[in-house]
Amino acid sequence: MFVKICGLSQAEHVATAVGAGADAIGFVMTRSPRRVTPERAAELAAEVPGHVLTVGVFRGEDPETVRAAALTSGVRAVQLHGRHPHADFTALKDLGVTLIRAVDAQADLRCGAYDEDLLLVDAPHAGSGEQWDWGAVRGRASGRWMLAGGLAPGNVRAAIEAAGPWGVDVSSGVESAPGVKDSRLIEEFLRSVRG
Ligand SMILES: O=C(O)c1ccccc1N[C@@H]1O[C@H](COP(=O)(O)O)[C@@H](O)[C@H]1O
Repeated sequence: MFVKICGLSQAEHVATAVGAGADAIGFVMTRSPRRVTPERAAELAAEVPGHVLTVGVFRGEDPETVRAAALTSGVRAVQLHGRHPHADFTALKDLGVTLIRAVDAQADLRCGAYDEDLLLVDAPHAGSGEQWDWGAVRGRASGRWMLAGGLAPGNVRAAIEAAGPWGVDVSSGVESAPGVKDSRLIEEFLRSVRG
């Protein structure tokens, strides 16, 4: 099971997530309590070993803004929230990074439908920690898709059983307060997923 830990802003938490076995680490570069600048994301990404995917998270920005932030930060993937048209993914193909289309359960849930490499199925309000009916997408989402939205150490096993995703993604559920990551919860989340 692929695991992404998102919304990191401190080197200590990056090291914890990598040490605990995360497959991907997200840096939010859009309006959020977890926002980091592309320059700060570059500093943090420099600490991440090559086998862990670094992801820049965006919501509603145009492709050129995403491109500039991705190049400055050096992330190896971009995650686009906010009903982007197919053309935005096409416009970013030449960046050579992993493209992640982030949607809610009402969208087209076939990974690759917009030429993206990974699909993320999230709550309607991304990054809110809001839980939703994870089981509603079982059998509808297909390909390499991650489940997100209100996941936490105590519910992630049940969410995986309900939805059957390829991977999981968490932000609020490994925080002690909005935007404040907690190393103990990051480790507990990875233990819960991996057993
Ligand atoms: O984390 C944010 O603040 C954020 C802001 C804008 C777009 C996406 C954001 N986060 C993404 O939301 C999901 C799940 O979050 P949560 O675990 O429910 O808090 C995750 O993919 C984050 O990358």
